[in-house]
Order: sequence, then C-alpha cells, then structure tokens
Amino acid sequence: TEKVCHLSLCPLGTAAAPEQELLCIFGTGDLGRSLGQRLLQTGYRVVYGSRRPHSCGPLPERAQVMSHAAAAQSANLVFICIHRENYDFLETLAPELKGKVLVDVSNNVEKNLYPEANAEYLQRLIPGAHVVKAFNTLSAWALQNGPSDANRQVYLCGNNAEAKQAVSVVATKLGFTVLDRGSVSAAKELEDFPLQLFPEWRLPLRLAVGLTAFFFFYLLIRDIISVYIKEKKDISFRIMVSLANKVFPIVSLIMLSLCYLPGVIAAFLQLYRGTKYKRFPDWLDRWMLCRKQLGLLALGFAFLHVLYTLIIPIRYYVRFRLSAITVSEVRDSLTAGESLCLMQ
Ligand SMILES: NC(=O)C1=CN([C@@H]2O[C@H](COP(=O)(O)OP(=O)(O)OC[C@H]3O[C@@H](n4cnc5c(N)ncnc54)[C@H](OP(=O)(O)O)[C@@H]3O)[C@@H](O)[C@H]2O)C=CC1
Ligand SMILES: [Cu+2]
Repeated sequence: TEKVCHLSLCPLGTAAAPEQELLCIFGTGDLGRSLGQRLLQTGYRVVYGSRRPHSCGPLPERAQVMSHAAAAQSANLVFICIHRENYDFLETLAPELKGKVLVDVSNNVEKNLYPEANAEYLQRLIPGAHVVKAFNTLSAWALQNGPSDANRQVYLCGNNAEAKQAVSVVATKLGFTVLDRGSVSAAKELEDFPLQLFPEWRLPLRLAVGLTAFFFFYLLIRDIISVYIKEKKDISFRIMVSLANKVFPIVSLIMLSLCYLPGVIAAFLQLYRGTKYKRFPDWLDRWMLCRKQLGLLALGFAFLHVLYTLIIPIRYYVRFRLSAITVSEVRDSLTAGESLCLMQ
C-alpha cells in the first residue's frame, strides 16, 4: 500500500514506479535472449545465469548477468533455457534452487529419445524445486515478436498448483493464452507437440500425391504412349496442360467423396448399432478427423482444374490469332502479287 500511496501522491508520476518482479533465465542462447527481451518489454526485470557471465554474447539491455548460483538466489522463478543434454550441472545448484519455480522450455530433436520427459528429468535432478513445463511449443522468434494469431497458446503442466499459477501469470502478461494440461506426467505429450508438423495433413496429403501420380501415369499410358505406339504420333505436348487437366478433376472428385463418405458410414454404423454413444472403430475415427483437410485439398484441385480450363482456350485463341494473321498476310501478299501481274 505504501507504494500505491507514494505513486498517487506524486503529481508527475515519474518517481519510484512500483518495484518490478525479478525473473531469472539460465542460458544466454537464442531462446534465453528472446525470452529475456520480451520479459523486459513487458516490465519485468531479468537476470541471466550463465557459465561465462563476462563473455557471453549480446544480451538485451537492462538485463543483468551473473553466475548460475547468484542468479538463482535473486529470483523465485527460473527459466531453464538450456538443452536437456546439459542439464546435469543443475544438480549441483540444488541448494540454491530449493523451493523455486523452474520452467522447463526444452524440446527434443526426435520422439522417445529419452525414457522420461525432460521436465521429469529436471524434477528428478532437483527434487526440492517445483518444475513447470511451459513455452516449449513456441519458437524463439514467436517469443521475441509477441503472440500472433497462430501462436497465442502456451501449454503448461506441473505438479504444483502455485508454481503453475506463477508461470501462467507471466505467460498471460506476455499476452499468451494459457492452457493447463495437468500434472508433469503430461510433459511428454507437450514435448512431442513441436515434433508433429501438421499431423492432420499428413494422411490427406499422401493420399492426394498418390492419387495424382496414379491417374497421371494411367492417363499417360492410355492417351499418349498408346497413341504413339499404335499411330506413331507424338502428342507429348499434351502432357503439360490437357493431361494435367484431366488428372485434377478426377483427384478432386475422389477427395471430395472421401471427405463425405466417412460421415455416411458413421451414420449407417450408428443406425446399425442403434446408438450414437459408442466409439467408432479407430480407422473411422482417424478418417473422420481429417475430413476438413480432405475437403480443402479437393477444393485446391478443383481450383487448379478451373485455372487450367481457363488457360486452354487462351492458348487456342493465341494460336488461332497467330494463324489468322499469317493467313491474312499471305493473302495480302498474294493479291499484291496478282495485281502486279495484272499491271504487267
Ligand atoms: N530456439 C528455439 O526456438 C526454442 C528452443 N527451445 C528450447 O530452449 C532450450 C535452449 O534453446 P536455444 O536457446 O535455442 O539453445 P542455444 O544453443 O542457443 O543456447 C543454449 C544455452 O545453454 C547454455 N549451455 C550450453 N551448454 C551448456 C552446458 N554444457 N552447461 C550449461 N549451460 C550450457 C549456454 O548458455 P551460457 O553460455 O550462458 O551458459 C547456451 O547459450 C533448449 O532446450 C530448446 O529445446 C524451446 C522452444 C523453442
Ligand atoms: Cu471439369
């Protein structure tokens, strides 16, 4: 209350702003720097813990750098912006980190690299601290530039409710929406998130590529190679536009039907079972979940079909114009020649 009074009494409001909270960041790498910059912009004070406090790379202005132990002691919340492979030294800091909230932001380069999640490993190294897994689904770039529509959510999990609360307050102040995923046993799942690049698109995309390849080769053999063998006519110039324009609508219609079919199957299944409160079989579940992607791909192929259909008449028109010009020029020169003859 003293600070509030002080502020309201000061007419210009310039003196003594309320003391800002001090947060600690271990590691002065890409992520540590971006996070620190963002925290400073939000109004926090930041202290870095580093192996080389005097010779680390460029850090945001107004941030302090100290040894790990000194930095840990000065703050209650420590972001561990270090790769899991280098966590082991943290064990020696257990006394300084006792009772602190440790935020594990780490990711792995592939799934199931280690038997336990990074956050669980960190908790095992420092049992006296409260580990919270958070921010790992964001990139350093997204952190530095602040939340965008695509990157608004911060997933977190941890065993200690107060620790989670403290981290979610920081995340909210940074402008993110916090999604609590439960206890630290959810950390494995959170660590796998960044490794799944658009998982729901994988199956539909493979299907689209497979269908396109299949119909392309089928039509190539049927329309072009067979004509070449039978009639010795080379119409390979058709491959680029006419043939492609046959493939697109076929693939588009198949994808569209695949988009609607699972809904119909599901409806029949529900009628057959006489209830809608029963799980669908796994294959149907997965199929239902990628309907949106199937539909969007179908739309994409239909769009290509429209585009190519518009291109073909333009091509013919240009060819027609060219031949028309040639014909009229030949005719002109002929008539000119005739009149010359007549004059002679
Ligand atoms: N970069 C990104 O976009 C994202 C990164 N992450 C995670 O953040 C963590 C850090 O990533 P990033 O900043 O990119 O990595 P960097 O390699 O850029 O930085 C890692 C930092 O860790 C410290 N460090 C390195 N080796 C050791 C060691 N043997 N002992 C102690 N400290 C060491 C160093 O800091 P110093 O020299 O000061 O001690 C170094 O700057 C990783 O776990 C990563 O998975 C998560 C999401 C996104
Ligand atoms: Cu068509």
